[in-house]
Amino acid sequence: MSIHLSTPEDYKALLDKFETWIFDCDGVLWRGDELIDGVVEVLHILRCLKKQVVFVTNNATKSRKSYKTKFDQLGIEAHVDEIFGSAYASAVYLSSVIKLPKTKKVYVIGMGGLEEELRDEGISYLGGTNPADNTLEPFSLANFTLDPDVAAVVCGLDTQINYTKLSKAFQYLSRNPGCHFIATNEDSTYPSADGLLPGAGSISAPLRCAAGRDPICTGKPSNTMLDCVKAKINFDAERTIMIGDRLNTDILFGQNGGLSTLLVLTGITEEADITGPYASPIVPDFVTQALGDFRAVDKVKAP
Ligand SMILES: C[C@H](OP(=O)(O)O)C(=O)O
Ligand SMILES: [Mg+2]
Repeated sequence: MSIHLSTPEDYKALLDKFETWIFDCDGVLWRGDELIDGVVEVLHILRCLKKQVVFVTNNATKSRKSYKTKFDQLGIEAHVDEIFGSAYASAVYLSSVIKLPKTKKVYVIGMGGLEEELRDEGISYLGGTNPADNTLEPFSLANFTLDPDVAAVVCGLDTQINYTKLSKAFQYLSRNPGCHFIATNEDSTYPSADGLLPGAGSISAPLRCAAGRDPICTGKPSNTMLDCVKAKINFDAERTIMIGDRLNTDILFGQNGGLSTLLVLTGITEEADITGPYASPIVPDFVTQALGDFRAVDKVKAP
């Protein structure tokens, strides 16, 4: 059963209990490019209390460096080595887990941030933002030549998705059974400033269907993402809390990693998803409406 935070003392108790605060981004800190109320103040409180702060996002459209720019533009203090995105997790998975040979390439369905993380890990790629792939011209298999060096297909959120990219990725997956199939994340939707839009999971779905197989997911809730964090940051799981807006990624990610979990209702999950007859089996430890609620600690009466 979740504990619904409500009094200033409730919020103060969590601040006292946890040393490391891992934040999801979309739906917790912002929706699209719109900052959520109270986020800057609460993160400032955590910084003043010398808490360890980490950001973990499934959004693969941006690299860690370009996320740093977004944090700066929104006035949120963040350092590149505190930011972990699923684009970074996918690049590390290819380089350090699969140990993709440098002679091999990746076919990318995704955007600039994913390409940047692959480049930073020394991984060659095709597709992605290449103009030849970003076309609405009919795809002709007769004019397509398979690149024999492509050993993996990586699929992330791609707002320029088209039939050519799906067809090329399908060729690599279907004509080479050994070709790795990696999804940066499987979020079915993501919360833009004006409402829900299809997420990365809805971009890889046609490939799953056509290729008849499921990808390895490197983003939340997979442990690959937490392994990337652990490789860079030391923290005590007992004193760490994961704050997210989606049950089947953020909260499950925290539970898989042995962390405490706090659900906020400013993104994907609604009250009806956690109470009543159709409540999800994924039950967060704590629930609050918004991260900004932690401003209530200012009202805690001195002992
Ligand atoms: C929703 C997700 O981002 P996150 O909530 O993990 O920051 C995504 O953009 O697919
Ligand atoms: Mg989110």
